Amino acid sequence: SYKLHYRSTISHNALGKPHHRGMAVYSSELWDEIRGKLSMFPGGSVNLVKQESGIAVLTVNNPDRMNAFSGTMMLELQDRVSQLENWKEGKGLIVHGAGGTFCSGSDLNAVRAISNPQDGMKMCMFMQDTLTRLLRLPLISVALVEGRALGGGAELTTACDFRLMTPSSEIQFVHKHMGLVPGWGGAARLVRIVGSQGALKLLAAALKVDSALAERIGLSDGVVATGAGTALAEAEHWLGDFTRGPAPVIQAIKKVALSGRERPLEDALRKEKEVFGTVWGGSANLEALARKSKHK
Ligand SMILES: CC[C@H](C(=O)O)C(=O)SCCNC(=O)CCNC(=O)[C@H](O)C(C)(C)COP(=O)(O)OP(=O)(O)OC[C@H]1O[C@@H](n2cnc3c(N)ncnc32)[C@H](O)[C@@H]1OP(=O)(O)O
Repeated sequence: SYKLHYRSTISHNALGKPHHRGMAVYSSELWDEIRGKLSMFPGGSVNLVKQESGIAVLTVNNPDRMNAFSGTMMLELQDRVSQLENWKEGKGLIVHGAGGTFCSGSDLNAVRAISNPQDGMKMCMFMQDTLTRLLRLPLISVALVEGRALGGGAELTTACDFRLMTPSSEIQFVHKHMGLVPGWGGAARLVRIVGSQGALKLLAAALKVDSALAERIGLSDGVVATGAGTALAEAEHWLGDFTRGPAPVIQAIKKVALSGRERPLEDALRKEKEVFGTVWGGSANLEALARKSKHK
């Protein structure tokens, strides 16, 4: 059955606890069938520009449908994440939507066509896997929310390390109104961002979260000005404070923060030691020692 297949794809350690296979959650052997299904629902695109600054811009581009995710966009997102996993010079990532709005979740036309439980489960696992890999990239990521982030779009914002909003933008987990709960990993990540009480309130009331409320509860990390190109430029400037420095050091910082967020303490300490070993005595470290740096 589908459920048995699902269980057999998660590997377990000697204590029977699940552990991660690389950066993915599920085995990629699962994807052939769902990729075929998703390819039947075309429209829009997911564009990636890797800049020399080490900051990449990922654009969810389907403005005629408020940047809803068609089937082919889900496939493209997975491909873009794979490209970013292999970007050695990368340090930061901005995820935003085309045409002044963020993303209105799944394309409801595709959703209607795959509303049976089997397809729904497969789409859920596919997007959980892709968004988990997005969050686990060794890049410091920020979702720039202009306009609306609804349903799966709200979930996408939680797959970034940070969120920036404009004064009029809104994030809303509308799933309850759709008779659903988040299925792209958004509930699990939201709890880690705003706590379980906060997440319960946002999900159970399907609250429209404006930029002021989002900042108060820790969902947003700042507000940028609206305007064609302005918000993106401000987001790049904001992210630049965190990505200044050599790529190996920035990537190492993301890796230790990520393992602290995701792993039990002893496991995270071991990971920190491993990552520490990659920068200790490295060129940035030796140059800093030679400079006799003072941190006044
Ligand atoms: C796990 C994730 C979850 C799932 O997959 O189960 C989901 O994400 S479910 C999807 C949740 N999202 C929605 O339900 C969005 C519904 N749409 C709206 O609420 C509004 O369209 C809104 C607020 C996004 C924008 O409203 P506004 O008045 O500014 O514009 P329009 O309504 O005229 O929208 C323009 C145009 O876009 C189409 N549209 C918007 N969102 C979607 C969508 N998610 N899927 C397909 N199409 C979408 C809308 O129908 C309009 O097209 P038109 O041909 O003019 O009717």
